Amino acid sequence: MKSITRSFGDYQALSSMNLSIKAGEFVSLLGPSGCGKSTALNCLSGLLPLTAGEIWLDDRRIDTLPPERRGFGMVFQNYALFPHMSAKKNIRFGLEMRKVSAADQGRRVDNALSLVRLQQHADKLPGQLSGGQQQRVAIARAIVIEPPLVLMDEPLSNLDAALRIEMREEILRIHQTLGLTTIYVTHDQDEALAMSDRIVVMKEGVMQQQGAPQELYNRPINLDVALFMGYRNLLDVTAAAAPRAGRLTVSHKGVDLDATALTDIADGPLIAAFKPDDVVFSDSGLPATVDSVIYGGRDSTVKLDLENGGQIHARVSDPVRPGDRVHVSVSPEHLLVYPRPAQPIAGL
Ligand SMILES: Nc1ncnc2c1ncn2[C@@H]1O[C@H](COP(=O)(O)OP(=O)(O)OP(=O)(O)O)[C@@H](O)[C@H]1O
Repeated sequence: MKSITRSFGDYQALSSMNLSIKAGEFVSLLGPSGCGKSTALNCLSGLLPLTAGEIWLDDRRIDTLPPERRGFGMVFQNYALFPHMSAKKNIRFGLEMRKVSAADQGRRVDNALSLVRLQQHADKLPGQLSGGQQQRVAIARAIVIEPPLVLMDEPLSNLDAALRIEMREEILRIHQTLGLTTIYVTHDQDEALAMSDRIVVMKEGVMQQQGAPQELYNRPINLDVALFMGYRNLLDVTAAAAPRAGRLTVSHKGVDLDATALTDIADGPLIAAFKPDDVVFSDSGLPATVDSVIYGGRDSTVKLDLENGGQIHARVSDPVRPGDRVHVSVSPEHLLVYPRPAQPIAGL
């Protein structure tokens, strides 16, 4: 994707996106509702023409081709199956359109049905299948054409929580078995972290950061990406001088905290962000009182009132109860400092 842009009237839903994807990669586009993920996917598939930019597949420019000539497999949130055709016929349809020989059609449909484990249900209509089974038909239909690229737009969001987790594994298994190249749109950070070789985080039509899941999770480049990655604890802090990238000491209401800036930061108000997972109870650190405890089996999510103002969340295995007084600390590499945005932020 070379500087691809898509506008609706004056509104830029996708701004100058540059991205290269290698064969065999599983790449997620991640971001909140309205950030332009589906727009990017629809531009790739050819359902939406570009306002500017180019799309290339290997050495062939494809943004000028209609969707059927790009030949990508698509899987949508609502399955988009033909309701009057059996599972088998839905899967076969793309092969008939491509004039694949009858013998090959039979073999490829049978392979696809067995890959999504639906052989027993081949003759059922979509209405006779569960949501998860319908999505398997949609996946089989997308892969049976042996596409150079599979595009998936929130394929699991209509399924219940347990089935979503199961289908994540199924999709990855199929991706790996067939050596597919997959672009996967989701607003679910856990899903993106669990499935992807690479995650692209978007906001308001602009790509914010791309990288391996560990990179985005541990080193979010700006506060928007950090918030999206679950850095829900925010503290107003100050620094003696404009922070340079690296370790630094910041002050929160008179208490010094060792922290990390991932980039150089200009002078001005700052925020320190950290994940509930990174909070530890210790002998020193910020004094706090336990407000509430939500038991979660291996660990608990604890809401804490900081003694000098503000509330934070911790995920800990320590046995604490509401009213307990504790000290909390966060190791410097997990306490990340960013410029404070001008607009108000929830949680501060
Ligand atoms: N046909 C259209 N006409 C006008 N605006 C549109 C159109 N399609 C999308 N938009 C706008 O473009 C922006 C990006 O939409 P898009 O569907 O790509 O978001 P998204 O990140 O996929 O969101 P969601 O997760 O809710 O599907 C939104 O503000 C949306 O209102």
